[in-house]
Amino acid sequence: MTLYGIENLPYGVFSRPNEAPRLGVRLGSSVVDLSTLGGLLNQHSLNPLMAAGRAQWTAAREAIVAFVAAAPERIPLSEVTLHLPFEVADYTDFYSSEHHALNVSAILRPDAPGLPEHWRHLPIGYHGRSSTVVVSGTPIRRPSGQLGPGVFGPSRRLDIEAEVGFVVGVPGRRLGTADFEEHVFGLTLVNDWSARDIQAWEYRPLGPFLAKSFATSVSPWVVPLAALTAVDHLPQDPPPLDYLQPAGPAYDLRLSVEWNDTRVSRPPFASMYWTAAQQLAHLTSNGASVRTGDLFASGTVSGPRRDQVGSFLELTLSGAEPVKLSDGSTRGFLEDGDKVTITGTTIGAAGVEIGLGEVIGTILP
Ligand SMILES: O=C(O)/C=C/C(=O)CC(=O)CC(=O)O
Ligand SMILES: [Ca+2]
Ligand SMILES: [Mg+2]
Repeated sequence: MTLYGIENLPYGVFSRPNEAPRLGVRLGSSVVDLSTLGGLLNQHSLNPLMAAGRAQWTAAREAIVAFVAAAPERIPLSEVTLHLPFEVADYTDFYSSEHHALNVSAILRPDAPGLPEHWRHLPIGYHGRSSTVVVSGTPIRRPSGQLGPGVFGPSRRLDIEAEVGFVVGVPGRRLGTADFEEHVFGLTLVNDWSARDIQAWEYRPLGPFLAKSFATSVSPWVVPLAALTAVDHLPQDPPPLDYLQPAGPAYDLRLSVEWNDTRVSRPPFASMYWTAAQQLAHLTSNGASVRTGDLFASGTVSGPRRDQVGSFLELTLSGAEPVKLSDGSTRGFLEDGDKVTITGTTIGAAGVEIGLGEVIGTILP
């Protein structure tokens, strides 16, 4: 059974040789061209549709389902180039996995492990660099930077972070958690590449800067919220302030991380502490605006078990316990030529398993 049947239909932007990019939906291992549907679907990016709001999203999806049911031409994915599906406006990255926060703290701050005092009071985040968000398949050049006092050179501790990104459609400010489904169009898988040696030296007290700004990869597919099923969120203690309540939908997304051809982890999104609705409410709570194309990522998705973590820092305990790949080689951090593939599935709104796309990157020296 396909993960990309008519129940799913994630949106992407594709082109054939010598043709302009256009909108499509994924069907199996093909893409269906939406341009003949006209209007908001005859575009070179998702932004106009995303800006149009939920009534238009629903109408577009109904039109697409009817179109796909009539057996339109299917263009094999092998014949197209996939592009960034939307123009990325601002990019924010949260830190909402308690397991990740505890693991990273123990590794980077063994003198002061544990959650920061404010962690359960607000969804911690930082603003990233939208101009270096790239589509899956774009090679990732190993970053250089300061690695310590007097040392500048290529990162030796290049890592991944498996995350889920939420894409804003309708602009707004001071949004409540209940506004989430009116403003957020859908989700996409994210790899927040991270240079741990640059990070460890630079990050105090302002947080990640050049350690993560060189590249962030996203899946070419945006899964509309309409394709997903909401589940209950985890209990939150202490009770969040009013502006972070009700928590809003959680999603039981099951991620998978492959290092070259070896699956090394299955991060469970249901284990995230803060919901995307709370992240959006917090992000706009001071009067800051969000606009069409804003991307806010969940933070690294790590579950309680070692085979559920979303970074190699955690998987290998910062290289101290290398992981063995299927070709017999071992790894602590990424080597040149390594390829990382993040995929995901969930039980969708129609009650069947659907795919969440994939985000792939290969490391160049
Ligand atoms: O705990 C730290 O100092 C740093 C943590 C991260 O690097 C994580 C970050 O980018 C946010 C996240 O993905 O959860
Ligand atoms: Ca991150
Ligand atoms: Mg990044």
